[in-house]
Amino acid sequence: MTVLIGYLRPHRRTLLIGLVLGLLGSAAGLATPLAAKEIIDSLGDGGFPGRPVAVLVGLVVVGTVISFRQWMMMATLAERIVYEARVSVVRRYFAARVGALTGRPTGELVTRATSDPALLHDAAASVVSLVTNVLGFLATLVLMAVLDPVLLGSTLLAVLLVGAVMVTLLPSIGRAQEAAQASIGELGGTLEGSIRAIRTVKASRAEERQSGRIVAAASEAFRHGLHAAHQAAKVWTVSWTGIQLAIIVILGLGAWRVELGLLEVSSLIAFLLYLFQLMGPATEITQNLTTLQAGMAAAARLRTIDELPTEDFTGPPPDSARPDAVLELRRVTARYAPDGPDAVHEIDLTIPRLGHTAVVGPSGAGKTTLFSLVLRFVEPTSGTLLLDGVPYGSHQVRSRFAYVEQETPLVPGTIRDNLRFTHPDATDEELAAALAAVRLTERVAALPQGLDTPLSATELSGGERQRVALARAVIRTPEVLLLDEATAQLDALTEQALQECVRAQSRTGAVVTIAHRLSTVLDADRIVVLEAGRVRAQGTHAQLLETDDLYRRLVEALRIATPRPLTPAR
Ligand SMILES: Nc1ncnc2c1ncn2[C@@H]1O[C@H](COP(=O)(O)OP(=O)(O)OP(=O)(O)O)[C@@H](O)[C@H]1O
Repeated sequence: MTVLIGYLRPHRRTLLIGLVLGLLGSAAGLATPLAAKEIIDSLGDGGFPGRPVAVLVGLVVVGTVISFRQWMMMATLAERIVYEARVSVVRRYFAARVGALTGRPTGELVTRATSDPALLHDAAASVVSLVTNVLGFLATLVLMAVLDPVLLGSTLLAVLLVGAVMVTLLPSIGRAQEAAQASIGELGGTLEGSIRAIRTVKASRAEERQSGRIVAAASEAFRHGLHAAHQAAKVWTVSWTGIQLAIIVILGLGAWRVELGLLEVSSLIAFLLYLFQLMGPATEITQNLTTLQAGMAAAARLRTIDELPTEDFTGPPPDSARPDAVLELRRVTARYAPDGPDAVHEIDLTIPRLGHTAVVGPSGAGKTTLFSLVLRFVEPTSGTLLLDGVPYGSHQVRSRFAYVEQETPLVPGTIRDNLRFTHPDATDEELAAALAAVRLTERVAALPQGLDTPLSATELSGGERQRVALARAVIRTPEVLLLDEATAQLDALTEQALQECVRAQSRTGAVVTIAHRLSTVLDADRIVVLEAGRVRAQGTHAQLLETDDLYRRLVEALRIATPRPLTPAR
């Protein structure tokens, strides 16, 4: 509840106005049976009861206008709260540390931004509605007591019965709704992952298995949803029946009391009108409480997003001293889990301002972790990273790097959107130069919409997509180009285009590649060999071939993968 209140607090003024309007609307509603009683009482006097009828019509009109205003206000507020929750989730995602996001299924994160805020919608309106309804309910009871305390006694019995059922069933509705949403989150996670890997799923003939897993989550959601709906149906039925029974009892009891002369007919009618009015708040309170349960569960899940650790955006930018090394790592250690093993251990490494450094090492040696450290996706547990000789911690320095990921390096949108992703103000000339650098000019020109071709619409090959990603990275020569090479085989043209582009970059800036191809190591000015999170050796290809066993074995493996001579290319 406190979490939900957190979302409502900024709107307390609107909520208060909504509450006041709600109470005024209820007051108008409450006065109508009394006006009706007055009309009935004046029936014997002869003539048309003009004044009481006018009062009654006035009350109806005022009540309607107030209720309409209140409805509009609350509906707007509910939409606004959903919008704000979505905005806050989305902003939080992009401010969060990479590890905090990659540790959770993407589909689940998407559910947090799409369906959970929608549940806050009704909960927000329910809070006001609940207060007005409870107050309206109590006020109706008071007025009924004024009319006839005996009849009220039997009404209260029905109210107590309904109350007891609600107290028993409502918590389990909340739990079931929470479980249903959790299953929907799981469904989203598995579905997203499976669609992403749809080729593998089909090639492995795992369609049935995967859809089975997703359907299992869907049926869990169904089961919990059904449970919640059934419980809600019970609550509603009991509330309705309770009130219906009360009406019958009161009608009988009331008629008897009228007979005995203890009650006026007009009071009995007014009392019955109140009883009918009581049904409104009673059922609405039931509805409000069930909606609130769902809203509170959603708010609690949304709160977990607020707890995602964010990146530290503070810290001084590096000053303009320009030592020979653009990047330096001093005894840098990092691990992914606080009590886990070191992913890299006391790495000492210097990246010169110009030239091409290739990083090689067996799987799990820490190559990706090294890039993640440099880009501050991962924070070191000890040691220092220096840019231009100055320790850096701010993400602002990312503007000085360009990074080409190994997998999914393109973002949704057109080719132009992708090329301009890092520099939205890049000119058409710059785009053309970058495309030329990766030898994509003709390919893109041949597309019907050219640069404006949506990437989803084109079947660019894996190699071409890699080249678009590289073109994006070299739009404005970055100081440090970090390139995680694709492990997949590339066609000769792509390989040559990439190689030439990297070579050109290394003449004006630093290029660091995680090398998966023989041509890359042959082309590099220096090579760093990582093993089990440590720098094992550094040197040129020729030096390392002479001195390092592991390097010889790695190169041999690369040579088998890409048959090329073992001589440097330049
Ligand atoms: N997100 C993560 N959570 C926990 N441990 C991780 C994570 N990413 C990497 N590791 C661990 O850190 C170590 C270094 O991994 P890293 O991915 O940096 O190696 P790599 O050299 O890039 O391997 P590969 O060539 O297979 O991509 C490995 O032991 C790996 O299991």
